[in-house]
Amino acid sequence: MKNISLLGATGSIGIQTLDVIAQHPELFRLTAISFGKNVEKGMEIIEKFKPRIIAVQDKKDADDLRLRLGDQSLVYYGQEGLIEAAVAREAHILVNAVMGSVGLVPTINAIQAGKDIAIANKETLVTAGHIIMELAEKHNVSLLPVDSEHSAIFQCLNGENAQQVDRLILTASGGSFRDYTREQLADVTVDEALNHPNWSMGAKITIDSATMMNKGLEVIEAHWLFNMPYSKIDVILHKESIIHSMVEYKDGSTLAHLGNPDMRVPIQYALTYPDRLEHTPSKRLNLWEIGKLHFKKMDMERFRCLKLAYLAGEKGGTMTTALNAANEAAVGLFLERKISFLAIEEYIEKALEHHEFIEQPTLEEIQAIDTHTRQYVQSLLN
Ligand SMILES: NC(=O)C1=CN([C@@H]2O[C@H](COP(=O)(O)OP(=O)(O)OC[C@H]3O[C@@H](n4cnc5c(N)ncnc54)[C@H](OP(=O)(O)O)[C@@H]3O)[C@@H](O)[C@H]2O)C=CC1
Ligand SMILES: CC(=O)[C@@H](O)[C@H](O)COP(=O)(O)O
Ligand SMILES: [Mn+2]
Repeated sequence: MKNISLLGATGSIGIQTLDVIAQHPELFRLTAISFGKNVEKGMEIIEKFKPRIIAVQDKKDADDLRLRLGDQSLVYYGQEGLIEAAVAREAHILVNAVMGSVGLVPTINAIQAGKDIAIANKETLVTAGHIIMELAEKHNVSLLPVDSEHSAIFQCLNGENAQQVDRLILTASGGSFRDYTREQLADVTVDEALNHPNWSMGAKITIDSATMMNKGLEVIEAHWLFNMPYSKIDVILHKESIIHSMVEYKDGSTLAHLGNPDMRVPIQYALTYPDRLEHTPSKRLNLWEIGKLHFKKMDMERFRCLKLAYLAGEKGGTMTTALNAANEAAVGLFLERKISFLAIEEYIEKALEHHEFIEQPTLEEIQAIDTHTRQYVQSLLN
């Protein structure tokens, strides 16, 4: 039996993780969950899975839940709550599916408590990859990728030494505005941006996908997870999202991972690695049904957020912290309909110019820069 702590249980990855858990009750038990503000969905999960530990975002919701649940569960809130859920004593693995850099501190605590981490929460690696990778090595815990591209690369690498690899090739769908010119992007709406062609995901990552920042964050995530220099990480446009990513070896062989878009597959693999389990609900891939797969060279001027992410990644240090915080803040403003779609990249660019760089930041410095950058982006509104 594998005991699982799940951060972000009410979200897109969270719900799909619960589906995987529910399909294999003889193998998985949900021991702790966190969610933000969706108490109604949270209560459905609590009634079905009866986790011992529950963490919510706000104190008021925690007080209400304590009254409703009595002795059934321990209820916490805020960052302390996320940490309590992440380090639940009986948990073997933490699935981190929370959105944003709020996932950083609970991940650090879980690693220090010796928990393996199934990581969907890419912002944690983008904001503080050096801290996470060092700690994971020190505490001998596994970081198992959930993100579809990274799960694909992990499987194509199959334990091979990085020395054998010439290139990681991440595929990008192009997002909601794949075929738009930059001129056409000027007037796009939030609802249009939220309409991803291939994946049903949370709002923030769907916008990231439309700006191509998602791929930028994924390049940085790949740099940390697979210890690869940026010069060996490429992105190619592939509108069908059937090839999830590829690894090109030094002998010229390229290995690809294919499948219909279904996040339950990489989630399950992270939970069962190195074994594989039946996964019946997924539609199997029939290439003859699809007929053709398409590929296009990435255009860094059209998708400027990807260029910004490469530049930030190459610079390293707190540059990726600032990139991530500025992006979270700017996407938040776009979702609140306070800025235009193209202002997202404009605000990020300004925040990176304004940023005071630190090469080897401590956790405290990262947290300070995260807060300061968000404030700076807010101040651009006035
Ligand atoms: N969705 C996908 O297919 C994929 C997602 N990812 C990554 O996985 C992560 C989660 O994405 P996704 O599931 O789409 O996101 P969602 O927005 O669907 O879900 C986010 C979850 O985090 C909770 N949450 C958000 N903010 C806070 C906070 N401040 N404190 C506590 N809890 C919070 C939400 O709670 P509530 O809703 O209750 O407020 C929800 O449970 C992201 O890092 C994303 O990039 C990676 C690959 C694919
Ligand atoms: C499902 C998943 O892993 C997402 O990160 C997905 O990759 C988004 O697709 P694009 O960023 O390629 O549009
Ligand atoms: Mn992805």
